[in-house]
Amino acid sequence: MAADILIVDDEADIRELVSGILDDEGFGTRTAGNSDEALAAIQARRPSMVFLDIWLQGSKLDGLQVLDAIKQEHQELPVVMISGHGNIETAVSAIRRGAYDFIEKPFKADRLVLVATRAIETAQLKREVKQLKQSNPQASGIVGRSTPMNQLRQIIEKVAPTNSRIMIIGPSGAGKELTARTLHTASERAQGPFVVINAAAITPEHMEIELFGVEQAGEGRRVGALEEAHGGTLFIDEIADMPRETQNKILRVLVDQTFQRVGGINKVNVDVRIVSSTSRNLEAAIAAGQFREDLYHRLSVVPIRVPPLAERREDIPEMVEHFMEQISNSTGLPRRRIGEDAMAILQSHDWPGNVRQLRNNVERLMILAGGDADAVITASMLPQDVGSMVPAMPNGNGGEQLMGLPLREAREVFEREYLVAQISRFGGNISRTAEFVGMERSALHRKLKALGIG
Ligand SMILES: Nc1ncnc2c1ncn2[C@@H]1O[C@H](COP(=O)(O)OP(=O)(O)OP(=O)(O)O)[C@@H](O)[C@H]1O
Repeated sequence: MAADILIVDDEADIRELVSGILDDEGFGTRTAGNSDEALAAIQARRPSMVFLDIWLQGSKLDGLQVLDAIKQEHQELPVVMISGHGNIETAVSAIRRGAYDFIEKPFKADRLVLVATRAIETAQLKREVKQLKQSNPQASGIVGRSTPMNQLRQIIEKVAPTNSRIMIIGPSGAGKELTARTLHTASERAQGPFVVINAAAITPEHMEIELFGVEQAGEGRRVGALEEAHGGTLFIDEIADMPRETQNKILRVLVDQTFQRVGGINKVNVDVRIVSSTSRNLEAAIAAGQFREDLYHRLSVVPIRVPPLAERREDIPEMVEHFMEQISNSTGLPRRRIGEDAMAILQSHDWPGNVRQLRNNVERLMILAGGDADAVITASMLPQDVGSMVPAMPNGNGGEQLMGLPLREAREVFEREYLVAQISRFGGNISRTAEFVGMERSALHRKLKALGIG
């Protein structure tokens, strides 16, 4: 994505010179000849950075006043002052008022390009640091070598560069946001912002302000998520919860890539890739009249499914290792070794809260395990709800039903659950299951047949 640079100078020659140099370097440019035009251009769409003449002769506001107006609304927008010889002091005071840097006329093309590149890079780094602070520190990559995870990585690789809209479908905590982030990072928009808006967490009354921003007398102006995401990706989490009214407006944005801020009259032009997600069945929401079918088709050009953790249990040991390392790095807690019995239980649990729940449990284990850091974590140290209760069923359910059966039947129920869980844990591989449970492969086959499995 080309950056969008606004050049503000009263001298047409300078405007042309600066934009010509920057255009040649692949930047996108817009120009303004006075303060009104400059503020209108920023108002039309927030640029990536601004080159601003200090004097700005014949304008309502001089350069420093324009700088103040910009900084009031767009704290993070880098502004580089263009200063004439002899007003270096003013340029220095501009830096104190929030300008990123200044260039002195006459300037060399190299210096101009260098300053622009640095200003944009710095703004991008600031944004990334902010995002890292906001987001989970673990959003660094998709872990897992199971078939579903390999397929997920393949599809991400394929669709990331295409710019098409993606709908990510999967239960809560399964990794939908991580998938969206990975998509963004692998796309040509990776240098642009990745903005998240959660439709389930915002009240319907606030939804439009969050999405489109606002410009109302009294309320001031605020940039919304769509504008924030210009040149990058907007991830709309739990899209099914978006109010009907907002759905209509989003549809219009998708059709003509422009929108109006709440209370505003001007059109804002944006270039944003929208990735949305849902944990609900959108077809049912459409059938119930809660979700617009035409919007669904526009948003879901490529649907991607992120399966529940229970469908990829063989990834659990690698995930546990990964989370332990992350948690250890961020908290200083020592990494622990998980015994085979504890891992078996972790792998056979159903994990209704998916990867997030697994991670939380790893963290809890590391905090509560106590004792000797070299001691192995055993099944009895697992939290009760993960199935350390005896006699528990390998699928994580309580063992109450076993208690109501005579031994022979209870053993059968247990064997069935145990073997189903072990087979699933080894990704359906009977040889590995047989080896682990300590049976001959043929004996295991006979046993499975007798129990009616497979
Ligand atoms: N395959 C994976 N490898 C490593 N970490 C993962 C993986 N999947 C999910 N996670 C981690 O699990 C947590 C939950 O994932 P994420 O927030 O992406 O889920 P989600 O589906 O968007 O959840 P929700 O629907 O509740 O918003 C995050 O900390 C994420 O980094």
